[in-house]
This record gives sequence, C-alpha cells and structure tokens, in this order.
Amino acid sequence: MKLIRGIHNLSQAPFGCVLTIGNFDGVHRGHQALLQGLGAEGRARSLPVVVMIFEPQPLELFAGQKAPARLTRLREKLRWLAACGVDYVLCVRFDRRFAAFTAQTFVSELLVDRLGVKFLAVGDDFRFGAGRQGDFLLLQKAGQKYGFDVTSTQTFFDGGVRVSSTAVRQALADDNLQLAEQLLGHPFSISGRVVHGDELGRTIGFPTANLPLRRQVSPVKGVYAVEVAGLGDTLYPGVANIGTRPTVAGVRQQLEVHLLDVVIDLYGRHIDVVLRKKLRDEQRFASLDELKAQIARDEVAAREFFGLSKPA
Ligand SMILES: Cc1cc2nc3c(=O)[nH]c(=O)nc-3n(C[C@H](O)[C@H](O)[C@H](O)COP(=O)(O)O)c2cc1C
Ligand SMILES: Nc1ncnc2c1ncn2[C@@H]1O[C@H](COP(=O)(O)OP(=O)(O)OP(=O)(O)O)[C@@H](O)[C@H]1O
Repeated sequence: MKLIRGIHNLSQAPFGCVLTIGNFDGVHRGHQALLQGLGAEGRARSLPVVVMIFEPQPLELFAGQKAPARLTRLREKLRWLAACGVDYVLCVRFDRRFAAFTAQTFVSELLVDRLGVKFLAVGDDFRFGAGRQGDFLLLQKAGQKYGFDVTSTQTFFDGGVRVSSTAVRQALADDNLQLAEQLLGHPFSISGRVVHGDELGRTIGFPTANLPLRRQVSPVKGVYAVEVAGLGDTLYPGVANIGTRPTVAGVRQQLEVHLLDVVIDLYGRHIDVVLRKKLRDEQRFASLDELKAQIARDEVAAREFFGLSKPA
C-alpha cells in the first residue's frame, strides 16, 4: 500500500481508480465490509483501490478538544487499511482552506481531474464540501456528468445496530471491551512509542513503560490487564494504567504498562498495548505505599485473568 500525503503530492497517485472517502477511525467491520466490496470492484475493473482520509479528522479541526476520542492514530489506521487490501491512501491535510472547497470543486477538481475516479462508494449519509452542502444526490448527478459510477454502501449491522466508530467509542466508554472488539473485528489497542517517565515506577517496585497520549484524548480510562505486541512474535502480558496519575500529581494523560515476569528495556520502541480486561478505575491514593499495594493487587488480578502464577 502506498501513502500519498497531501493533495500537492497527487502526481504520485494513479489516474483512474475506485474510491471511497471517510474518517475510517478504528477501521471497524462496517469499514472492512465496504473495503471488501470496493476491492472486488477494483479487481473487476482492473483499477487500484484508493481511500481518501483526512488528517486531522474534520471534527478535530472544527470541535478541537471537544472532538470525539480517536480510536486509531494515523499509523494504526494505515496498517489496518493495508490489511484490507487498499492500494493507495490519500491522506488529505484537513485545514480551513481545504474545508472551504465547495462540493462542486471537490468533485470536479479533485475526484475527476486529479484522481480520474471511475467508481465511488460512500454511505448514503455522506456529506462533504463547504457547509456540508455535498451529498449523495449531488455525487450521483456529478457521476452522470463526468462519467463515473456512484454507489451507496450497504450498511453493515451487528445485532441490529449499525457498526460505527461512534458505537465502538460507546462500547469502550461502557467498559464493554468484548463488544468493542466484536464491532472492530479486532481487539482494541493503543499504540505508541515508549518514552522516559519520571522513573518513580522503579522506586515503588513496578517499572513501567510510558506511552504519552499527547493531544489525543483516550477513549478509555483506568487499569487494564493487557498484552503488549510489537516486540517480535511474542505477546507479553502486563497491567496498565491509562490516566493522569492523580496520586503523583500527574497532569497529562498517559498510558503506563508494567510487564509481568519479564524485564525488557522498551525505551524508544513502538508497541501496541492490547486491552484485554478492565480491572478498575484510576484512583487518587493518600500515599505511594497505598498505590503500591493496589498495583500489587492489580497484578494479581491480571495474573488470574491470564492464568499465570507468580514466579518463585
Ligand atoms: C497497574 C497500574 C495501576 C496504576 N494505578 C494508578 C492509580 O490508580 N492512581 C494513580 O495515581 N496512579 C496509578 N498508577 C500510576 C503510578 O502512579 C505510576 O506508575 C508511578 O507514578 C510511576 O510513574 P513513572 O513510570 O512515570 O515513574 C498505576 C500504574 C500501574 C502500572
Ligand atoms: N456499518 C457500516 N456499513 C457500511 N458502511 C459504513 C458503515 N460504517 C461506515 N461506513 C462507511 O464508511 C465510510 C467511512 O465512514 P466514517 O469513518 O466516516 O464514518 P463511521 O464509521 O460511520 O463513523 P461515525 O460513527 O464517526 O459516523 C463512509 O462512506 C461510511 O458511510
């Protein structure tokens, strides 16, 4: 899969494609079903499959801090899109200038003149262009005018509910990891590069690897039994806290993971922390000793969950 960053790099894109457009946050089963159909269409037409995504996601520009929490960062989104057989991702920088494109300009200049779109699949609720003026009907009319086909994707349901990024966020907010995984079609994980922490963890006997969540608002909070992937073929069980660490007067949200039984220097490594079970909410403890005692109990709970006994 090839990534094209920004419309100024569109000369690297193929001319003539089957296309879809959206946020694809989480790359859930609805997205996967849509991409499967698009892949079949691409093969039938001998055309590459192109997905147009936006960075930041439009609501992150318009709503700022109030935007919904991200399920996947760009890096993970790209990994899942590649796994769905996408040939090219066009990642458009979503700024005020781009947002001001009228629906007509978006279609004629970008989709037709630059991408040579032959087939476009979008949901029937898809809106685009300045003031969200563009809709499915406008696309159909443009298709007739410029000679491309437009199709409304069949909605993918799970248990009578439309699978959506919003539904996954809700499942996570309800601590229903099982439902989130079912909607996503893969377990929910948080990824990032391990940075240096305050190194207080070692002094309390639980060394932790820290993943800053930066501007990202996490869709989950609390203490979890986790598995760490991205370190070769092995999954390492651990216990993690996602929060602000009120006991040590932390401010910024971060993920901290303590691996069970192994000591590996993770600084600088890119890891995926797969959330397996919520153990409790984050708390403010009166002392570090109390925090330490609680983390020891969290470790016991995680061991029980993974069926691991404490090594001698
Ligand atoms: C399993 C686990 C649970 C934790 N729970 C809490 C908590 O409930 N409240 C809190 O303030 N900090 C919690 N922490 C964070 C600790 O405060 C943190 O690990 C410690 O301050 C070390 O930070 P450092 O790695 O930046 O040095 C938890 C950490 C782990 C690994
Ligand atoms: N369950 C689904 N079935 C079929 N197509 C879907 C489904 N969910 C999303 N799509 C389509 O995938 C494309 C990208 O969707 P997008 O990520 O923007 O929205 P979403 O998953 O519905 O998220 P949100 O909850 O934020 O609305 C759109 O064309 C959308 O219509």
